Amino acid sequence: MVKACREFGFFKVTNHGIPIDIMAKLEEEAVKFFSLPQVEKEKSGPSNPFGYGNKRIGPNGDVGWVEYLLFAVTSKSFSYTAMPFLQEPSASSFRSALNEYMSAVRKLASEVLELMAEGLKIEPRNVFSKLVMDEKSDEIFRLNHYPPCPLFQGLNYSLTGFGEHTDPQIISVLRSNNTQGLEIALRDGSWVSVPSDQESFFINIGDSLQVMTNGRFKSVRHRVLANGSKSRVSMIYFGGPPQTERIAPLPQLMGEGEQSLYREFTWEEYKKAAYKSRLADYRLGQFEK
Ligand SMILES: C=C1C[C@]23C[C@@]1(O)CC[C@H]2[C@@]12CC[C@H](O)[C@@](C)(C(=O)O1)[C@H]2[C@@H]3C(=O)O
Ligand SMILES: O=C(O)CCC(=O)C(=O)O
Ligand SMILES: [Fe+2]
Repeated sequence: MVKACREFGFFKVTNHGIPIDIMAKLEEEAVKFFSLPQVEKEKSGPSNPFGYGNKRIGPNGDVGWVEYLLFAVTSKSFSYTAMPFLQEPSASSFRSALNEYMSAVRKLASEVLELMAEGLKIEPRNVFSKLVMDEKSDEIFRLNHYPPCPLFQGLNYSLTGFGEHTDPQIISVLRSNNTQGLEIALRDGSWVSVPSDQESFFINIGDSLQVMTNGRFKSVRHRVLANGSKSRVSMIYFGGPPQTERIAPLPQLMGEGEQSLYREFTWEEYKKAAYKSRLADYRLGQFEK
């Protein structure tokens, strides 16, 4: 795992013990929502940043062939302020699918982060996981839908669904249906397509974990291509630390005389800077020494 985090910032988790039923239930609810008439979906939009978004990603002009629901999670509970339909009694099955999935995936993120600490031979074992498990941790959840692009129907073409970027948080846990499209960039800048696997989870190292490991772990650049034939549905958990948390290399990891590659900042500062940036920007650049 440590080797994958150093080399790619990305790996797949199998045999995780999370019943496929939990993923399937949430996928079913997501598909039901994205199949609603456009006017219905738009009652939960435009996303700012939370709620229903269509083609526009973030506040700075990025676009992609994607529609999505972006959820705020405060004190470990979903906030449905931006999504009136989810406050209705009729949405109870959607809400329980979200809660069940979120609890399972948060636990998985925490276990994976503990294995990373163990692999790096640092103590305490929960040095990373305690940040996402903290009552005040800053978590986000996202359901993405990449519909087949009608212009490309029957053709072997693809278009940008979600443009290249790194995730700003500590860790992201991604699960998709059986439609490919996710690509990751290798260290030499080449793009590799990730075969879809609806029973597994994919882990992305985020910018904050790159900083906490003083660049040992790499936050992975990734993107999604949409196509003309199959729709892709993905669900992503983004585990961030509490707003006030200082993001800096862990002293117990630093070698003798090793200097931090980054100047000091809090998660709140980094998030603010991220939301001022374009998707593809190298956001850590302005925090490098
Ligand atoms: C263009 C943007 C969308 C984004 C906020 C940002 O200004 C830059 C980071 C983007 C990203 C990527 C990972 C997650 O999908 C996300 C929710 C996040 O925290 O950072 C998105 C943001 C978004 O879609 O609002
Ligand atoms: O939808 C996907 O498969 C990945 C999307 C993504 O990278 C993101 O939402 O940050
Ligand atoms: Fe991402």
